Amino acid sequence: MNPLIISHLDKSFKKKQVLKDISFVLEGPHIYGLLGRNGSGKSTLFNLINNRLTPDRGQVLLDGKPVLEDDDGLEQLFLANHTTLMRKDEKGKVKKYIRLANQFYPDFDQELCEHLIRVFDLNVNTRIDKLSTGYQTIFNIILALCVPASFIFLDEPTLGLDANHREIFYKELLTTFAKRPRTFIISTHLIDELAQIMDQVILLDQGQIKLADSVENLLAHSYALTGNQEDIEAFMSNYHVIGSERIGNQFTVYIYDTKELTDLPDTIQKSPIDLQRVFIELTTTRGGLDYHEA
Ligand SMILES: Nc1ncnc2c1ncn2[C@@H]1O[C@H](COP(=O)(O)OP(=O)(O)OP(=O)(O)O)[C@@H](O)[C@H]1O
Repeated sequence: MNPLIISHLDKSFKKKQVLKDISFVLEGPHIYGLLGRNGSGKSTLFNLINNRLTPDRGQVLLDGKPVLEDDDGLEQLFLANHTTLMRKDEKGKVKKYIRLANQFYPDFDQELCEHLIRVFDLNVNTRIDKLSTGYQTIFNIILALCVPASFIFLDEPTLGLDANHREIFYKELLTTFAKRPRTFIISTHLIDELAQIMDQVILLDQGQIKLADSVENLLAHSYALTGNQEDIEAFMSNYHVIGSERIGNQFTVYIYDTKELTDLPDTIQKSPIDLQRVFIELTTTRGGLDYHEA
């Protein structure tokens, strides 16, 4: 599978710059999590990559060619989101749109589609504009898992889904990923849940890529140091601190650094942190110690 190269994308709406010089590479097969706070530009980025919006600068390349100028390239990309699939003037039944997807994509996975309709208990005789929010999401998910694209973008695929349906989604995603490896790029705010599924993470912060790494690397290089404030402050200046916290007289700093931690004094305890904590610390501006380069 050739990588999809996102190169120097800029996007402004009127005078407001929403995405600034976005570059990264999507390799396959992987499950990427695109994480970012509200308004950080995730949906805009998905829309630019999938030709639903035009960038002010930059391009998206597959096999060395800009995908927007290449129909074969564009067919390798699929975006499921909440605004584009559900147009207000669409009034047919769910089964009509599934039939259309089947006609449009000769390699549409009809067997998987029928299985997903069953496990999600989607009534295909419901008019598409009458689906509940959760079932609109389910319909989007079903199409996304069944199309034969190589890069599948899911913009908040858990929106409106109850806990049972989210569990079904994660399970079915992993099953189809194992059977037919391809690349999924999933934006979500449910970091703890997606942490069990994704193997790569891209962090978007205020319109810029703050980090792109494997989940394994990110967690291996992130940890908390807890103890006496003076000892910690004397020790941590060599490391990349992403946040700090005081509870009573316990002082904690959060570190994200590829350098090995050496000569840790006995008065300081090191403990692992989870992806959600890394995300919060990397995307919070509280001033003070919060973010300094070693
Ligand atoms: N069509 C548009 N016209 C003007 N501004 C827009 C448009 N689309 C997005 N924006 C602005 O761009 C910024 C990024 O929005 P975007 O929806 O991409 O963020 P997001 O990370 O997906 O947010 P959320 O997590 O809240 O869904 C926001 O400030 C939003 O108001």
